[in-house]
Order: sequence, then structure tokens, then C-alpha cells
Amino acid sequence: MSDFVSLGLSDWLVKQCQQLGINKPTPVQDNCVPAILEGRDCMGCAKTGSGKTAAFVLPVLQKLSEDPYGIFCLVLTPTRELAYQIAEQFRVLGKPLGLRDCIIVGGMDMVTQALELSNQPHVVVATPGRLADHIRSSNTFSMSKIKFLILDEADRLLEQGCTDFTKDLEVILGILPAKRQTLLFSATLTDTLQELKSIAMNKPFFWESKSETRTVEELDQRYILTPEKVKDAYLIHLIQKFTDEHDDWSIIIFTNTCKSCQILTMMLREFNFPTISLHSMMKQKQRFANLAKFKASVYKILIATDVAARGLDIPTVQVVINHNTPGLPKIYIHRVGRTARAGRNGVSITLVTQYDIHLVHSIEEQIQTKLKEYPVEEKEVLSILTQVNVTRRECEIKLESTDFDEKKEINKRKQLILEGKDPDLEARRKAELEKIKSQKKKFKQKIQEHIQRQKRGQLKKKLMKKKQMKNKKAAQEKP
Ligand SMILES: Nc1ncnc2c1ncn2[C@@H]1O[C@H](COP(=O)(O)OP(=O)(O)OP(=O)(O)O)[C@@H](O)[C@H]1O
Repeated sequence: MSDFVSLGLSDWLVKQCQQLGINKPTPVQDNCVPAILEGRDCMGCAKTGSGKTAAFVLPVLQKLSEDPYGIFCLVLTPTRELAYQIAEQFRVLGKPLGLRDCIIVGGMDMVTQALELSNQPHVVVATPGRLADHIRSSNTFSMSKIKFLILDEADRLLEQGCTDFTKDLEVILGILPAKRQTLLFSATLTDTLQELKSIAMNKPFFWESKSETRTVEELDQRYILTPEKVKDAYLIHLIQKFTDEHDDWSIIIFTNTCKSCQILTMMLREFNFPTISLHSMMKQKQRFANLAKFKASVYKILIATDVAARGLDIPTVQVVINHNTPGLPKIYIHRVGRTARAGRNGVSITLVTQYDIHLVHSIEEQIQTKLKEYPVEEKEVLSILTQVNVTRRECEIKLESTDFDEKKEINKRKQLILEGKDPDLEARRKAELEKIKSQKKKFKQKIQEHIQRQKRGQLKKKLMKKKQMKNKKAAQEKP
């Protein structure tokens, strides 16, 4: 493996890396940095925690130092927290350059952001929705001269999931120059390679870490098979165990909905565990504050939805618990990748109910690794079961007495308005669709019943006929 100087980086940048303890390039840096410095588009697919951020930050800073101007580079990323983390890497590594960066994400003041954009920062790190809003609403900045477009977590940005970025990306790509370098990075790029290739047009340099497995060797991947009703008791038991056994530990627990995130946080607090949450129904400032407290180990347990599944780099996280089994292997890969980063060890434990076993099989097939069962003293779990379930019920009642569901409804309406839709019209449409769906279901049921009746009738007739034939035959055979 080479060193950073031989990759083509200047001494000041190498020194800056050394100050951060980055002494030797990781394979993704070793391979992608020279290609980017050569001026090529690049697609880099490497495991979680393998240093992909520095693989694009370093060559961009090198090129920026040779010809500094603003706006030089645009980085797009799917979550707001990740945007801050990437901007911080640029800021720290680019300090000797006097780098000016600007973060454009939702949930923060738009006017301040517009002012910052008009000040020609060198690097803009943004989530697509908010940047597209700025483009639609103002002409006080230009991105027509940018040299680099970077899509971090590129597959997430381009997939059509629950948050669909494609329309916003179209708006953004519309103001960028055709002549630019486009860099795409993710731990799960290969899943959506074809769509990605159309974004990086100039015969991109493609690099993928060669490994049979898709998760890191340092990660001990476990599962616990549990009935749905005992899941929380297992969770409390596991946390108690880690608390008893380790002084210096941090845990991220992933769950599938904001509500579940909220209830679990309340529950764990009832059991006196230092817990904090992160989900999309929280105010942005609260999200940042909670993440900062978790990073500083003020709180040792973070309960999060998949908004925290990608990219977050928190070295103290030793354990990831999946309270629900992820429906997609790539979500599993990113979630468990929040631990065992940059060569450290880590454990992931996935709680699996009997209905999720097929999901575990497809995860194992994708990551080419078998999850091992995590040994648990079942007696100990059962001894706290009633207490845990009563506490959950109490927390659910407490949450119902707040305006949590109402807020959810308001957020949904806000989102629809932002998408240019009329919430009332959408609600009517949804109700109409539900009605049609239920009518279709009833109709289908009726047809099924009719077919069944017909079949039964035919069978009955057949049997009758058979019986008649038999009787006739018997009568004929009688002497
Ligand atoms: N060459 C290096 N040597 C040692 N540590 C490094 C090196 N490059 C990066 N790191 C550190 O490794 C950690 C993980 O890096 P990074 O966040 O870029 O991972 P990633 O590959 O983007 O992961 P993910 O897929 O989860 O986003 C960071 O704390 C970073 O400072």
C-alpha cells in the first residue's frame, strides 16, 4: 500500500491528515484518489467505515488549492446529519486553505442559507430537497462553474424510496455544468449500478473492494429468535448485560417507525438507561443536539430510525441492535455498519421474530455471512417480561395523551404542501382509493366464494353420479 504523497497529494494535506491520525491510505483511498486527481469521474464502492469520505475530500481539496474559487464543489447526501459530518471533514482537512463551506439542509433557516450561498463558498454540502428549494426560489448564486459534483450514499439518492429525491436531483443537475467531475460513493453502490452509470457520464473509474463478504470482518453478527411479545424484554436484558459488563460503551438501537422510536426511548428511560432518540419527527435543532450529546457520550444509548442508518461515524459505538429485522439487506448493511468502523471491533444483534426468518435468509445471502445465534439466559428474560410489557403499555398510554399522532398528521400535510399537492384533495383521493381497493377485495372474495360453491356443486354432482352408477351396477349384478 502506498502513502498519501505517492498518491499525488501535497505536503500540507498529508500533514493535515497526520494530525487526524490518518497516516496510510485505506484501499478505497489508495485506488480512487489518483483517478480523481487525473480528472476522471469515479464510482467507489467500499465497506462501511472504510474511509470513503476522505477518498473524495482529499482530491477535491488538492484541486481546490491549485485553483481556488467558489462554488467549486457540491456534495449531495441523503440526511441532514450526514451533511454536517461531511462538511466537518472538509473544514478540518481544508483548514490551512481557509476553506469556506456552506451547509444547505432542511429544518434550518432558509434566509441565512441563501446569504451563505451568495457569498460563494468553496464547498456546498446539501440535502437535495432544500438545495432544490433554493434553486427554485432565488437567483443569488450560481453553480454553473462547479468542478466537482459528489453523490455520497449515491444509491440512496437515486433510488425511489419513501423519500424520493429524483425530482430535486433533476432541478439541481439542471443548473450544473456538463463539464464537471462526478464522484459517486457508497457501501452498496453495486445494487443500483446501472442507474448510477447514467449520472457519471464520462466513462467513470469504477472501484469496488474485493471481498466475498459485504460487511467487515471485525463485526460479530448475531441474532436472537424471539416471539414479538418478548422482544422488548430481550432488549432490556441485553442493555442491562452490556451496562454491567462494559464501562465505556455506546449502543445504537434501530427501529422501524418514529412512534416506536419514541416509545422505546420512554421505556428505556423508565428503566433508568441513559437514552436519547433520533427520528424525522423531531425538530432539526433537537436532532442535532441529541446526536451531539450521544457523540459526547453524555447519553450512551441512541434509539433511531433509519435516518441514522447511513454514514454516521461515531467511533464509540460498540453495539448495534436491530429492534426490527430490516426488510432490505442493504439497510441491514448500513445499520450494522455504524459499529466496527476503521478497523475497530463491534457487535450487531438482530431481534428476529418467526415472521422475519425469510428476511434473515436474504440478508445472509447478500452479505455472504451466516448470522450466529446470540446466547441468552431465557430464564432471566422471562423474569422481567411482565414488568417490561406493563411499562410498554404505560408508555403507549402516555404517548397517546400527547399530540404525537396529531403532529405526524400535520407533518404529512406539510410534506404534501411542499410537494405542491393539496392535502385535503390527497386525503379524499386516498379514501377513494381505499374504497375502490376494499370493493375490489369484496368482489374478489365473492368470485372466490362463487367458484368454491361451483366446485363444491360439481363435486357433489360427480359423487351423486358415481353413487347412482354404483347402485345401478349393483342392481344389474343382482341375480
Ligand atoms: N486512511 C485512514 N486511516 C485511518 N483512519 C481513517 C482513514 N481514512 C478515514 N479514516 C477514519 O475512518 C472513519 C470512517 O471513515 P468514513 O466515515 O469516511 O467511512 P465510510 O467509508 O464513508 O463509511 P460509511 O459507508 O458508513 O459512510 C472516520 O473516523 C475517518 O476519520
